Amino acid sequence: MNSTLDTETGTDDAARDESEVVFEVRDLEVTFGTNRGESKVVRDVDLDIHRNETLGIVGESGSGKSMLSSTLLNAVVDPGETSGEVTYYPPDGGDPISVLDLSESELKEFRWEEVAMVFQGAMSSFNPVKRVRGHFSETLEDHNRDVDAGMDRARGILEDLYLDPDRVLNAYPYELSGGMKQRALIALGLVLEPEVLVMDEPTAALDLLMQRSIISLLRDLKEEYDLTIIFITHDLPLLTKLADRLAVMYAFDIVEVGDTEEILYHAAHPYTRMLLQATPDLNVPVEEMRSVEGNKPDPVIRIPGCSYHPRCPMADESCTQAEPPMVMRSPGHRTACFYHDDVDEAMPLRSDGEGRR
Ligand SMILES: Nc1ncnc2c1ncn2[C@@H]1O[C@H](COP(=O)(O)OP(=O)(O)OP(=O)(O)O)[C@@H](O)[C@H]1O
Repeated sequence: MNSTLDTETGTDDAARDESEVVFEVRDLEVTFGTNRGESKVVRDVDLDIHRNETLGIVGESGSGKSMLSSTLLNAVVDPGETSGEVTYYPPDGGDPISVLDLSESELKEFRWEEVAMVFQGAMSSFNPVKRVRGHFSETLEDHNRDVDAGMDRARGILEDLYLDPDRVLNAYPYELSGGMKQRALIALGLVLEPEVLVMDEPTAALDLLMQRSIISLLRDLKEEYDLTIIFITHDLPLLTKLADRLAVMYAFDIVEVGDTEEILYHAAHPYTRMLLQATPDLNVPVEEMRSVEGNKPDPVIRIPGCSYHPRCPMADESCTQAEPPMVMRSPGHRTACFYHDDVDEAMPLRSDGEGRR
């Protein structure tokens, strides 16, 4: 744990003690061997995730968000290789856990009881021939929990999610609408009372109204169950309604991190500004967003210097030669751009803030 400002990694959690950090990620990399060469899909990521926050991880498709989030559960798919450190700090001062060193049996416990994950496409996460009740009871049994007490808790969570517990528990997955299934899956994720909920595009398949309603339910759930939520999406407008902090990913690394308001009004990385400009009104549906121009990065090709320079309107010679380090813009706000001091002039954000938040 850093006790002073860490200029090497650029983390800024000097003011926080261990009780306020849930995950500490250092020098994290995920690599796949491919027939084109080594594919680095997470590159040298450093990140602290704070207890009881909602952290939004945003970036275009293929930027490494899912890979990063799966390292938090040591769940990168084979044959991916994960290196670096992912340290989990249990509540109440329990011993830190080095997630990448857990055995299979330790991981099984860790994944449901400490950290639960809700993936996109709830449809494929349920066994179609098993009633919803069976999914809950099996999860409780697998983890040696009292099934009656657990089912009572499940009913309470389903009610908190505005679902009729008996109807949902007795249903087969195909009998529920997409929004109901997604909420049932969130309830299943919470039934073992985890500390952290990792949600990877959990609302992607839902209509706008249902997305918004799930976001508002998540805000309530977070308070009621003292959760830390990590929410992954390429839908920046949606994220601004939910996240306390944002981490912006570009080319398999985090290029900017800070409080949501700070990022919305004072984004310091040109890529974040491009994302915000591609979203002129954060109240419009994501389908109406313009996409960021230029080719997406290829994880097999290491671009020299700043990986954003081929698409960056501010890039000059120096950006092609050295990789910009993460630097502190203001307390809690870090960015990796040589020209973060010039970004206001070069790429002004709309000053009225209209449409934001
Ligand atoms: N099983 C795999 N083997 C090798 N490379 C993979 C595998 N799965 C994903 N990748 C690559 O890893 C990179 C990061 O993918 P990842 O799914 O983490 O991106 P993402 O930002 O979550 O995208 P999306 O928003 O589309 O889910 C991409 O280049 C992708 O092609």
